[in-house]
Amino acid sequence: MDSAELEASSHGGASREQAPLSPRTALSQDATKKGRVVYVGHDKFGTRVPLDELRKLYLNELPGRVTDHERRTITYDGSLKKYPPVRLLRNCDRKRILVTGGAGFVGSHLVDRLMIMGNEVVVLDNFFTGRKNNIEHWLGHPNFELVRHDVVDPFMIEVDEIYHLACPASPPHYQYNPIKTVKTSVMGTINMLGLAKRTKAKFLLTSTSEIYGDPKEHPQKETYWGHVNPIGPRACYDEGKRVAETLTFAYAKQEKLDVRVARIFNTFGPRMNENDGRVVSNFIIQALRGEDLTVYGEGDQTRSFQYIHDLVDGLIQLMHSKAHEPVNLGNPDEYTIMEFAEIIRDTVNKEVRIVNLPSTTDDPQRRRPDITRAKTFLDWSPKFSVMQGIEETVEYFSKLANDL
Ligand SMILES: O=C(O)[C@H]1O[C@H](OP(=O)(O)OP(=O)(O)OC[C@H]2O[C@@H](n3ccc(=O)[nH]c3=O)[C@H](O)[C@@H]2O)[C@H](O)[C@@H](O)[C@@H]1O
Repeated sequence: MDSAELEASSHGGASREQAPLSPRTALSQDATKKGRVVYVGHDKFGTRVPLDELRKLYLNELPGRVTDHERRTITYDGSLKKYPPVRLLRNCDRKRILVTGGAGFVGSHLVDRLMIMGNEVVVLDNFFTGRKNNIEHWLGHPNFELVRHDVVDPFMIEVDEIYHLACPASPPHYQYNPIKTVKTSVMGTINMLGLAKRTKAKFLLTSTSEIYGDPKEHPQKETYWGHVNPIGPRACYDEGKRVAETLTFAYAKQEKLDVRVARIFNTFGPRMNENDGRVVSNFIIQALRGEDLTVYGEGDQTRSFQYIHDLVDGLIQLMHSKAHEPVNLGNPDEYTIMEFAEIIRDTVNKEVRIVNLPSTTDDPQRRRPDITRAKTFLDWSPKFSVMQGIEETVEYFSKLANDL
């Protein structure tokens, strides 16, 4: 890790997956606030940017926007825009990049970074779970275009790179309309691969750790084939993404497409939808509201949580890499859900109770990425400690608290 990326520290952020510490011990070290990340990105890819620059994009009120919480109105005074600075690139160096699902949680952070790098960015989103708010700071920028479009229908454009993210990702959202979820994964991916074929664009699919199902191998390596119930409530997403991977590699083989596949493990951060339903946002919002934290089942199932800026670094580095096989992107820091609930309670609101609700069907019992491949081929590993990520996310949701 580049020492300049961290404040003076005796231990390095999240690089402790091999350390024989219990999560509790490790967290109390995180809580000392040493080793905090102050820069993200990488000089090699032109993505290096001070964390504070990114924070302005989601923590500050936009100029020219006045929210009256009493009357529940929002007024735009017409002077919304002083755009964040973007890198000046020569025309021949500037890429035109398509981001499907670019108004969503992950997509919007990726868009921020691609814009700051100086690229032209086109966002496709049908706004099922994405929101214009997430990218409104770029609306009207000469390098930016937003198109309301559902990837289930074909789309024509000339682009150099495609980051294909579009798909609801939270279990309540993807289970809301399972047929549509399968269509989005399968037809959406066929359409975007077809576009990549016509334009000879590089193509990156965001797949998921859910393709490993309820894994029998732990931690999960990319070579593991998974353990998925093909007819369970999660199948629309798990199997949809498995077919999306199959399609991606079929196009690579048959049509010689230049493809990348990221298998993303549980990721959290600002701009998660407040009714997203996933565990990090649920617990933080419940704690801020003084409500019980809802643990599904006994809470002994585990997850490994990654902060959003680490994921975005990983996606951009993957696109620039020669890794033509799937690559896990996640933080190997593993917690039981009960431990995680206690962390959020202790950090946000010690008054709230933790309650157990019935467990959900086919909930994976253990999940932790093996990130050897990402380290080897991308020179990537997560820099953010879970605690720093939680603090930033709490700050974000606290600012939204009046609207929640
Ligand atoms: O990130 C991943 O690898 C994938 O996993 C997630 O699914 P899941 O891990 O089940 O994410 P959550 O809904 O956040 O649940 C995590 C754990 O917390 C539990 N949970 C969730 C919410 C809650 O209020 N309480 C609670 O105990 C769930 O039962 C589960 O065991 C999402 O489906 C995907 O976004 C993603 O592709």
